[in-house]
Amino acid sequence: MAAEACLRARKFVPSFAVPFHKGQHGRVVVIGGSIEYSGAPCYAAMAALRTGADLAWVICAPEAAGAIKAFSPELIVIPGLPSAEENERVARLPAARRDAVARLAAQNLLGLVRAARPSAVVVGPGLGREVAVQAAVSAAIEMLCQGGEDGTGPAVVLDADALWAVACKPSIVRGGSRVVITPNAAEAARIAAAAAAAAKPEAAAADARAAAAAAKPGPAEEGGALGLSKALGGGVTVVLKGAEDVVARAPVPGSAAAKAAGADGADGGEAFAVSHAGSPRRCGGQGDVLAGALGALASWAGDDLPAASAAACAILRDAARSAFAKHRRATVTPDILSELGLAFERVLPDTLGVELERAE
Ligand SMILES: NC(=O)C1=CN([C@@H]2O[C@H](COP(=O)(O)OP(=O)(O)OC[C@H]3O[C@@H](n4cnc5c(N)ncnc54)[C@H](O)[C@@H]3O)[C@@H](O)[C@H]2O)[C@@H](O)CC1
Ligand SMILES: Nc1ncnc2c1ncn2[C@@H]1O[C@H](COP(=O)(O)OP(=O)(O)OP(=O)(O)O)[C@@H](O)[C@H]1O
Repeated sequence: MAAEACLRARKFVPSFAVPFHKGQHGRVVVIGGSIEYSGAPCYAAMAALRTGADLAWVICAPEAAGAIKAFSPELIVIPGLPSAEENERVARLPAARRDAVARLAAQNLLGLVRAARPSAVVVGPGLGREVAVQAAVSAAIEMLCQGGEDGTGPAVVLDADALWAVACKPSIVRGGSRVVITPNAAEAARIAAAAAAAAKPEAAAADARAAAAAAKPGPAEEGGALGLSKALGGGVTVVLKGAEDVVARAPVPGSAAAKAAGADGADGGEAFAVSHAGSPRRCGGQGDVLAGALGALASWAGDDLPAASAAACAILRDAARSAFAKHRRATVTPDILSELGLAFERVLPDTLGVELERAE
């Protein structure tokens, strides 16, 4: 099934045979980066570029902007998230006032996102869990997942600390048909527990947060990636990362896909494992590379986000394996970024569209 999904992905990868202008092969915005974590958004944005997107933005905390700009001149850096000072101020506000401030910050953030005219938005790498940042990003995710006024908004990839926002309020992704979440085992357990708590009659917002905080990786995500997509209301593509990555999308109840599946007596949806050989080394940042590569592929995929996810997982794993073969225990994430181009061609061959002269 993963192989079949990669075949689907080969069909939507844009070719270099046809003339195009800067931006047409993808404009990816990464929302993340804080004083603690400046590497994660760089890895995600560089992965989007190395996968073939033309332009990449990082919208980050003001304190992280200098470090992110210094990482690479390729990145367009906008210090558009709440500052440390703003986080301290908002943390002291009463809850109702905090919500109003969050809505304003989310509108501001979405203004910056829209100005980039993105094909995909990757939210979460290095974002952190400060109260003002989480409140603003949670509200922004909710608006992005609705797909914009005409329903033709960018693809949305939620990773790392954006998944904390989903665990605090699972309903923010409800109805999002062009949304992918990329949890590791711990993040999947939190979201599964929160979604189950939120589904109980008369559940309060705090119940989901408490269930998420208490969740441990293990039995909580036993329903697997398909169960998680279903628990989130269907439509959302889930990439459950691990020794093998599981990609799944449950149909939205009442949709044509759900009715067609129901007629066969099946629950419907799609679920498959990507077990392409990866690296035995688990250096931090591989999840960020996956999220960024997925941002580029999702830009081209239309509705077929399971195919984009399968291709992104296989490419990341292939690149990590190549980097490990060269650098062994010294492998770090920038080594994996350098391998993405050739890994792409091994996973999705014959997608360049132009003949290259062979180097002797
Ligand atoms: N250089 C950087 O700036 C980096 C920043 N990062 C950022 O760090 C922040 C926190 O990310 P974390 O991933 O630590 O999130 P969490 O704080 O939620 O930690 C996840 C935990 O789950 C554990 N885990 C993962 N897979 C597991 C499995 N199969 N079974 C059991 N436990 C498992 C991990 O060891 C980790 O301790 C994010 O903003 C992230 O983007 C990381 O991406 C790493 C690199
Ligand atoms: N045991 C493993 N063997 C091979 N590849 C793995 C293994 N675990 C994870 N991976 C690969 O690494 C990618 C990142 O998964 P990981 O669980 O490290 O995410 P993460 O914790 O979010 O990463 P990070 O915080 O470092 O960005 C996965 O998509 C998967 O392809």
